[in-house]
Amino acid sequence: MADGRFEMSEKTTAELEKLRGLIDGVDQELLKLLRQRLDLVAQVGAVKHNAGLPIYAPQREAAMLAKRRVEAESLGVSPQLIEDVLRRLMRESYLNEKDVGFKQVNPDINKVVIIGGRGQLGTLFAQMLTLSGYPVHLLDKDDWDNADAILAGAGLVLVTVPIAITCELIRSRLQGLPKDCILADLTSIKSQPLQAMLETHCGPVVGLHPMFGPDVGSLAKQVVVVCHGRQSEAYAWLLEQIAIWGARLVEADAGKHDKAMQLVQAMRHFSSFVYGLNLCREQADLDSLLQFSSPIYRLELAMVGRLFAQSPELYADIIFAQQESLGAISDYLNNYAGALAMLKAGDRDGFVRQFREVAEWFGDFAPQFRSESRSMLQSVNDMKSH
Ligand SMILES: C=C(O[C@@H]1C=C(C(=O)O)C=C[C@H]1O)C(=O)O
Repeated sequence: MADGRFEMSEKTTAELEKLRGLIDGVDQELLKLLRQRLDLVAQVGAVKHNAGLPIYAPQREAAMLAKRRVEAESLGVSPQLIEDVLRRLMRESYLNEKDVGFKQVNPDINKVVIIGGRGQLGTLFAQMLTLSGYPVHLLDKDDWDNADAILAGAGLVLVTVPIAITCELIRSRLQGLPKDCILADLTSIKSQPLQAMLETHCGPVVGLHPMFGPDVGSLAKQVVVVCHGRQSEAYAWLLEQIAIWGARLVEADAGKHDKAMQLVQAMRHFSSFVYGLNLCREQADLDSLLQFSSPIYRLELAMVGRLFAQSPELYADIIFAQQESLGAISDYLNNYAGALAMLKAGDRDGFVRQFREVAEWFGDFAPQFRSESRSMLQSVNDMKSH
């Protein structure tokens, strides 16, 4: 009998079959235990839901992981193994949480209107708010004839339309909102939309930037940036609601946030775009690149490739959002050109010197990123089927 390309004796085959039978038995036991664990977590979920608590309990997780790691060591199991397994299981708990819904922090809100509610992020927020018991109404491109009726009596208006039209839409369409209505936006830049909201509406105003795409299965551990506008006590419930969904709120000054986005979004996405453009122009054979890929290259290709599975308009909006991003992108080009000149000049020592300089600047982050990426790379490798 052959196992793949290897020939085996009958004795080996028999021994393997016996052991594999035992392993199958253990895996089936594991499966039953997983079922049991999922059921218990679902019960915890129900208790928390009734008590209005978020399912995601970081302290309990940290304490549990620490204990299991110690127990693993004493059993001769690698602590990282049990941590990986438990983290994966906990992710499953967050996903299942949607089935029970979430506590409604403010039951007095009679109407939430999501402008751009049929877009991807709008759909996600509509879903989360609906799961939390809020009456959600959508106001999309084709609904403006009914806008007055839809907006009447709204307690929260959430703007999530393309960046390029956000400010103009706020200024031209949202003048007559009820005084106590909260006006919030989800745009990925914050200064201008916040200013437009403050100028147009005299009630509570807050700028939000969810730092994730619409394809996240759950908001647990995701980050939402909060830029305060006006009357923060009036929208405190909304922030609490988002925290109950599991997200971490990070308060930021709008200008500082926008500056960070020039690097985090505009420059980053633009260089991914150019990376893809270059592969395309070079007519790279992606199949064989993948065949030859190391895990980090595969991860990088995934990061770049996933861009092109999404909407060009969305990325154009993000990249073109701020005039100032041109500075960050031009600096990148200059640094690239400088490094290329060094390469052309054969200045190996110069390269090593600069490498050290950058490493020093990264400081403790460099080893932190190395160990974070190690487990990501291992998962990437696990995903391969051959
Ligand atoms: C099950 C709980 O809820 C969540 C899920 C956990 C898990 O799957 O072990 C642990 C902590 C919480 O994030 C709990 O609080 O015990």
